[in-house]
Order: sequence, then structure tokens, then C-alpha cells
Amino acid sequence: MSERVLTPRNRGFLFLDSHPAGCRQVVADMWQACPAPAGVPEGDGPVALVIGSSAGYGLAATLAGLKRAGIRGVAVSFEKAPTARRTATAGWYRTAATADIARTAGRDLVFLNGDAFSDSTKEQVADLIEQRFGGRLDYLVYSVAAPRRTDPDTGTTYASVLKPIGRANRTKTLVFDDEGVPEVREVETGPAEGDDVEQTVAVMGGADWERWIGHLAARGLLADGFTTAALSYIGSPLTAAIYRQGTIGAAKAHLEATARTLNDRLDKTVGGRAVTSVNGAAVTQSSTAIPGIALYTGLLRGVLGEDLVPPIRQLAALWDQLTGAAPLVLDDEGRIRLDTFELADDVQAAVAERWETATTATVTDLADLDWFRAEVRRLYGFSVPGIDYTAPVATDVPWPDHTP
Ligand SMILES: NC(=O)c1ccc[n+]([C@@H]2O[C@H](COP(=O)([O-])OP(=O)(O)OC[C@H]3O[C@@H](n4cnc5c(N)ncnc54)[C@H](O)[C@@H]3O)[C@@H](O)[C@H]2O)c1
Repeated sequence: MSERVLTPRNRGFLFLDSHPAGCRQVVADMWQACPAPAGVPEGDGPVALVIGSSAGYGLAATLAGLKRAGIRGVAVSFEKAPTARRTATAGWYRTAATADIARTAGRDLVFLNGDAFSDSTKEQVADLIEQRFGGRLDYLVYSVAAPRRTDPDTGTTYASVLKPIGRANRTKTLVFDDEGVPEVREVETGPAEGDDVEQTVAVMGGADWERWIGHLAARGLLADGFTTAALSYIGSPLTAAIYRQGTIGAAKAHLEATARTLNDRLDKTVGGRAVTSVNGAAVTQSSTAIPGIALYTGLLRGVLGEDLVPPIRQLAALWDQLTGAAPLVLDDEGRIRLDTFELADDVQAAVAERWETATTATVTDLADLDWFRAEVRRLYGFSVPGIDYTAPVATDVPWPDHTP
């Protein structure tokens, strides 16, 4: 087994390596932070499929599903194996750690590494549900964030872009230099052109979610009362031009419209339900790529401190609503809202005030940059309390083995 001392090497918010022990600890900390339910679910537990299970909200969905709802089933993500020169991706190591937690909890959860957009992954999952999980799927949580999708029907590959619609957007944004010194800059992003909107909707809209459900329904694998949720975001007026009113926002609107169509169909066929869950801002590999979001999230944490609800606690609440352990509360557009801590008027007013005055000179006082920087590093398993980064670690961690 190759053991190495790993030091972080990064370009901006992207790191070349991931730390296996740090990633394992991140998962353990999330598991710990998920409140245990009053009555631990007994027996086999419901059968669930989580898509996008290795990072961010999908990882939170997997861990909270295990703890709050006692799920078993299948978790899908798309991660890179370790090589002689590079570590695995962080999601690979987090998956290995999540699998150990599932095993210890006595839950049969199969982790698949593959492209969720492909029909072959869908077939593999359907076979597993049919052969290993009694042929009935109770829950599907869809939490994929991806830059590209190939449509299996046409072979066309779509690429998503993060652009405003209609006109260019200038926004403040936060960057760090090689020494980690923060700078607040203005960046301009040109408006969507050509088929940018359609391309982004084709990747991040509801098409693949709908295809999954169509596939599983055609194989007769949806249990009575089958319930599915896809993750969405609305966010602040401060980021609206680039997010909710931008190309990605068009994709989210499509996802939310897909939920309504799916909901009607599921209601009629299996007495089931489809919803979107609107979640709060979180530091993830996907969110740090959006112009302005780093500054916004740092300021939000500056305002909220510990009241910024982490994904694991939001997803604990989501599972409770999906399973009926807590009442299902939907907004006027049929969405579960777990972002109220972020969008409360007083919180938004305070963030807006700080946003106005944020400059390179003032940002350290206005935003929680220590937290933000640590969150970014934790995405790769660095800056995790309790890890000895001077110790060599084995990087060739195997993908979980699921031989029954
Ligand atoms: N981060 C936020 O602030 C935030 C807020 C609200 C909602 N959301 C939503 O949550 C969802 C997940 O976003 P995130 O920020 O947690 O992303 P993330 O980058 O942390 O995780 C993305 C996940 O998708 C998986 N994935 C990517 N491409 C895949 C593919 N082709 N096949 C299978 N799996 C694939 C990755 O392996 C990973 O598990 C998105 O819908 C996003 O809009 C995010």
C-alpha cells in the first residue's frame, strides 16, 4: 500500500489531492452532527436511492437517510479512483467512509460509481433494486451537480454555463492569493448567448431526474407511496442576476416544473409524490464555482455564525418530512423550504449591508473568512480538526465491496 504525507496544493478553490483520513473524519463529523431520531427505526428500513451521494447535499442526504430513516438501497456518485500519481477524488474517500458507517449501522447500502446520466447506470441500479432490495423503491433523492450531460437518446453532450440572462452582470467576488490573503474584486460575466440557456437546462434541469423515474417505473420498481425529492436553490437578491435569474436559475425553474409533472404522474400511478427541496447556501465544490457566491456565503456566515444551518441538519429535516416523521410543509409552488434561515428578511438585510461595504480592506471583519477557507479545504479533507497532517496516509483506499 502506498503511503504518503499529503500537503494541500491548490489553484484557487480547486485542490489537486484529497486527504483520505481528513475526508473520513469529515464524514464522521457529519454523522455525529446529524441528530438521532427519538425512536431508532427498526428492521430493514425503507429502500432509497440517492443520486449524487458523495458530496455536499447528496452526502448529507445519504448520512441523514441512514440515521433518521434507517434507509437501505443504492447510492450513486461519479468519482475518480486513486492512481500512482494522484490521490482519489475526495468523494471516493468520503464514499468509503460512508459505506463503513452504513455497515456499522447494519444497513445494506450499495455504492455505485458511475455516470448517473447514462442508461447503463440506470439499468444497474434497477437490477439491484429488483434483485437485492425486494423490487420496491420507496424514496429517490436527486442531488447531482455536474458540468456536462450526454443525452442517451441522441448522444448529444450538453454543457452547463453560469451566466446572467439578458445582460452582463458585474458582481463583487472573493478570491484568495497563494498565501491565502483575501481580495474583493469586481468580475463581469457576459450574458448567455446562443443556446447557453437550453444547454444548462439540459444538464441541470429535470430531464435526467424524470428519466430515472421513467426507467424505474417501466421496470415496475416504484413502491406504493413512492416519494422523490430533487435539490434546488433560490438564494439572495444579491446573487439573483447570476443565479436564480441566470442560466442555472432557468435550470432550477425547469427542475421545479418537472417536479409538478412528476407529482401528478406519481399521484395517479402509485399514490406517490415528487417535490423539490430548496436548500440554503453551502460551501461545496459546485457552489464555489459560481461568481460572487464565495463572498456571499462568507458574509452570510459572518451574519449568522453558528445559526447557519449545515447541510446535514437541513437534510435531517428533509427526511423527516419525506417519511412523515414531521409534517410535510410546502410553499405556494409545492416546494419544501429548508432555506428560511438564509432568506429571512433581517438576515438578508444584514448581508446586503455588509455586501455594500465589503472591500479587500474590510472583508475580514465582515465575513467569516476563517470558516469559509476551512470549509473549502475540508472539501478535500484538509483543515479537519483531529487529523495529523504530518503522518503518512494510504491513498489507495478501495471502493466499497458489496458482495452480499
Ligand atoms: N451548494 C449549495 O449552496 C446548494 C444550495 C441549495 C441546493 N443545492 C443543490 O444541491 C444539489 C447538489 O449540489 P452540491 O452543491 O451538493 O454539489 P457537489 O458538487 O457537492 O456534489 C455533487 C454530487 O454529484 C455527483 N455527480 C456529479 N456528476 C455526476 C454524474 N454524472 N453521475 C453521478 N453523480 C454525479 C458527484 O459525485 C457528487 O456526489 C444541486 O442540485 C444543487 O443545486 C446546492
